[in-house]
Amino acid sequence: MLAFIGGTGLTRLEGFEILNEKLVDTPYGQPSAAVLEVGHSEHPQRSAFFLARHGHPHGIAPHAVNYRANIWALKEMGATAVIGVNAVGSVDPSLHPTDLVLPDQLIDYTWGRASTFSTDSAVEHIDFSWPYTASLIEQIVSAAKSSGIQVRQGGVYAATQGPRLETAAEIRRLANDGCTLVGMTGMPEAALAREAGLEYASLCLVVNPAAGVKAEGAPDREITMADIEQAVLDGMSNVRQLIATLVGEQQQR
Ligand SMILES: CSC[C@H]1O[C@H](OP(=O)(O)O)[C@H](O)[C@@H]1O
Ligand code: HPA
Repeated sequence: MLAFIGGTGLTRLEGFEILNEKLVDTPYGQPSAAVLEVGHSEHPQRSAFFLARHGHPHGIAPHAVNYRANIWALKEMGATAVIGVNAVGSVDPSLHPTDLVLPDQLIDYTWGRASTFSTDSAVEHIDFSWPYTASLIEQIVSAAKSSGIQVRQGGVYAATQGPRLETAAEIRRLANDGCTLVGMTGMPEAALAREAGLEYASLCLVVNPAAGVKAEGAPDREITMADIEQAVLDGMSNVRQLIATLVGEQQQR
């Protein structure tokens, strides 16, 4: 069954009915919130799992998220594939707030996070050449087509430590590294999903041009939470619609 991890601006799936709710205890402690099983009136035979990455209400900073507990809890509930929803800044200046992007690569700049299920006595070196599951990306692309929603396929997600936003020089470095998107939660979530044997993809909603990135001729502006909140408000309805379609297009239970 599909699972969605909601991020900034997606702590609940409005329009969905909560069919079941479970606070899962894991060997790594408590996940960010209860795992919800949700259904949509348009697709009564289908359901999916939903977990709010930053808690409900939003209260857990990106560096403090218990990523291991979140992935463990979804796996234990029976999820086989996870779509992480991520608000991101655009490093690529051709991207704009409210654009949806499906990255196919990532670079991890985070540090000090509990980032593996491996232990000293049981180490697993997973292949992570392609961190996102191609077939799951195709499923999202197909759902976007049938919903009439535009998504850009491909991109490199830079996972930074946060919670502060980056300096303009840091973003220039990310651009030189080949990154096109920047966020603070994409890792270790993606790697843990791979270790747990779960398919994983990231659905990114651009909510701001990253520090120092601006459209040609536009004035240099600070990044404000008001602008980000507006982009979340404007863009999240497409994300919800896409999720409803994905739930409907899943294999029958
Ligand atoms: C200024 S918003 C930053 C916040 O939003 C993103 O979270 P998520 O990926 O969970 O949507 C970003 O990573 C930061 O945590
Ligand atoms: O500009 C950003 N940087 C890092 N994370 C983010 N999440 C949303 N916007 C940003």
